[in-house]
Amino acid sequence: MSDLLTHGEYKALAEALDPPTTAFIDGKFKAGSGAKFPTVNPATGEGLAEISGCDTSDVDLAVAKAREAFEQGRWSKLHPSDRKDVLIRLCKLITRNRRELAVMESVDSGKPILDCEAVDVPETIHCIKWHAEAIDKIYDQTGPTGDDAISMIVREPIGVVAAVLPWNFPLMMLAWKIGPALAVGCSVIVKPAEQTSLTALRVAELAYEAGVPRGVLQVLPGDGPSVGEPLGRHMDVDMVSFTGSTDTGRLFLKYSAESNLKKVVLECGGKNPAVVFDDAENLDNVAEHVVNAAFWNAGQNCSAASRLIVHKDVKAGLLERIEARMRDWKTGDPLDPANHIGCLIDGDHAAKVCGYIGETEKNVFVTPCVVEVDRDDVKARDEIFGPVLSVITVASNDEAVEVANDTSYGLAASVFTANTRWAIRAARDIKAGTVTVNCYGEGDISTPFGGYKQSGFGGRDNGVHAHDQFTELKTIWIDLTDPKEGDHVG
Ligand SMILES: NC(=O)C1=CN([C@@H]2O[C@H](COP(=O)(O)OP(=O)(O)OC[C@H]3O[C@@H](n4cnc5c(N)ncnc54)[C@H](O)[C@@H]3O)[C@@H](O)[C@H]2O)C=CC1
Ligand code: BAL
Repeated sequence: MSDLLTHGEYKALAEALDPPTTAFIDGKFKAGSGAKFPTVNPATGEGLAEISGCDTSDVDLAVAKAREAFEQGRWSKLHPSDRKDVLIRLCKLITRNRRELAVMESVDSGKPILDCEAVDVPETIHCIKWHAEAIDKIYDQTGPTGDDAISMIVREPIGVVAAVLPWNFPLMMLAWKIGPALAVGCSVIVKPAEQTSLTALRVAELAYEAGVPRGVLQVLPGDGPSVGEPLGRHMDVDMVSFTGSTDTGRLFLKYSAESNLKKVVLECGGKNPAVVFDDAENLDNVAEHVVNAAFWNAGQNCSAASRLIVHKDVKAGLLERIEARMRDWKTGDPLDPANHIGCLIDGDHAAKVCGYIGETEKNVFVTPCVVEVDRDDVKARDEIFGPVLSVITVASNDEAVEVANDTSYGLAASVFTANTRWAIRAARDIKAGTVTVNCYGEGDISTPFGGYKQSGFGGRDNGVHAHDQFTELKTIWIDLTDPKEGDHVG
């Protein structure tokens, strides 16, 4: 982005922030009934605000308001183009307040302001706008009946949705959930991660200002047991859309099984391979993609390429180029636009990451590193969720694909090769929701995102496929025979 401010200017904006600190329920800010908790700038350790946490009674209230809004059809029964207009207005409001949101996101999460300005806020807007623009252009279907009947296969909004979010992309994951859920007409209750509540609260306020009716988008700050679990177990929540760890994802399946069999969609962890065959061309390009994929957001990314599986014949040349590129990635104060890597989310997470790399000084600022490991090493198996690239050397391209699949995860992967046939075969053979060839990425907002195996369950984020997540399919079958004649109409 061309209009970045200076470090000093960003610090001044951060000082001037006045973030929301209470739940957003039924169109207004309201103190929660749970314990207060601090939200901290992880880069400085300074408190940003005391958040008024929610508990089961707030969950009950928000669910009742969400249900009331849904059944009254304030939003769910609007013409799709009217919902579109409101969501486009929300995008305009986010754009108008983009700098405030970028700074708020940076200080709450430790993400570099460079990314917040260039990626997180613009992608949030793009995502909500994409779903808003799509929703009045999608047709339902009719079935292949005989002349005596017509069957209509229609999508209906699923109802009351709980969106449970992680801390690594607070705004973007908010958009990935509320963009499609609101576009199709659901009422949404957001539970942000307890480390990063601020931008979700601010966006809920802007959504209300844009015209999203009260009760349709509500935000309940609090921790997992106080807010996530009561939402997961609530008898009147129709679905949970979750992004976070596989272990917590499992809990939502349990909550559902033990309550109302609510639909559960899980987008969980990954141990994503970047596979480099012996014929990979342009190792500079490969190195650029691998560094970006492994270290963006300090590796706190479910689709981070945390395993480099490289053929022995190209390893030395590639590692040399990777090390060279890493020198361009400066780690430091997230509010300094010169830095590409900020800090990890908190001291506990930093201690976990440092434990893997034998770092004794447990600082939230962890310098990216490359470690050579065997395929069975814990660093080749665990989702470290930090700036650690584990390199596994293989003797053949077939072995590379076999190692790529040797994981309980299956979110994303990439293959680097000059041979199109090998590339397509590998893309087919690797069990992952997204496989990229000669590049690394998640696709974009128009393509489905989610995982095989223990990386995901129940649906996909992004693209029109996300609309499947937040809708039920209904068949309406109409008999066309004339009841008097017992004959066909017409
Ligand atoms: N796939 C992804 O994008 C993410 C993966 N992770 C992975 O998870 C590890 C742990 O990070 P956490 O923040 O602890 O992730 P988490 O999965 O525990 O947290 C995600 C969300 O679930 C909620 N939650 C936590 N415990 C809950 C419970 N018992 N019932 C209901 N809701 C609950 C949290 O409050 C948060 O909103 C990370 O080190 C990383 O490996 C973390 C965040 C995002
Ligand atoms: N990379 C987007 C999903 C996530 O990391 O949570």
